[in-house]
Amino acid sequence: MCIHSFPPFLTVALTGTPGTGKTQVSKLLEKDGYSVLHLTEFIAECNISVERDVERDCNIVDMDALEEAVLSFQNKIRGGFERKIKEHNFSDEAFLQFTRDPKNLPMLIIESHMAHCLCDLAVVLRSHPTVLKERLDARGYSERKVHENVMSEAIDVVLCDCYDYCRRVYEIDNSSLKLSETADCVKEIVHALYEDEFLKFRSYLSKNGENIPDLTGGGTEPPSGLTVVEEEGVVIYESDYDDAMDETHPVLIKYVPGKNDWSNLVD
Ligand SMILES: Nc1ncnc2c1ncn2[C@@H]1O[C@H](COP(=O)(O)OP(=O)(O)O)[C@@H](O)[C@H]1O
Repeated sequence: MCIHSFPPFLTVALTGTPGTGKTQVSKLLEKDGYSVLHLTEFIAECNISVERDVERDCNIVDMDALEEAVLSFQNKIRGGFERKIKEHNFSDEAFLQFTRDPKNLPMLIIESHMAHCLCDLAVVLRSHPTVLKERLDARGYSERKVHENVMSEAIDVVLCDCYDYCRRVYEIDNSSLKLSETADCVKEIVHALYEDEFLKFRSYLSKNGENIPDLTGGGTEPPSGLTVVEEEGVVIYESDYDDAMDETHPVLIKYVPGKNDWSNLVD
């Protein structure tokens, strides 16, 4: 169990069927200073147990061990941000301005086709099945593996999983975008998402009275009813805050380049 501090620290999944561009896009984000966790490398570094499914040509990971390791990594990154924020004496406006620099955005982006099992916010990369087939063929995957992934993209398997696991899901179809354009879409989303979560949380705190944290103290304890529990590595907003989030937010938001009006997400 952990107390959620204010300002919020967000963990966001960058997910999608293999071949939709998670690795390449996340490398561009990392180059710009965003905090990114590449789950495949992380699993190897942490020696998390992996069984090989030879028939389906894929790995089966010990999810309990993975969740524990991710949680501890996430807390380390979160601590770094909290220390950085405490060094300043921010107004809300100045703080949001500060977070527009990717290095200062209190967020960990987890890149993997199963990252959405570890997060409650997700950005899903999508590619048209024919585009995806070309990319996977070029990787030299077996016919069976290409078919399984292309079918799973066609019937929205990852998107449906996100819908089950996450409270907000953003979908980007990159079939006709360049890699850098896909990265730009993700950047636009994560900043809008952070500002919205910050303002939403702030407005909820203000409505609910006593003990309103300010930004100067860093991890000030939130008022009662605002604890956030982490169950099996998944961060869950408890009780009425969770309800308040659900009431006003659509769960699934399709990204349309240049067309989304993020301001209507905020009360
Ligand atoms: N708009 C795009 N967005 C993401 N990837 C793209 C795009 N256009 C082409 N690609 C290519 O698709 C491939 C995706 O591979 P990768 O990033 O490894 O996918 P994943 O990590 O999802 O398996 C890369 O070769 C990348 O250059």
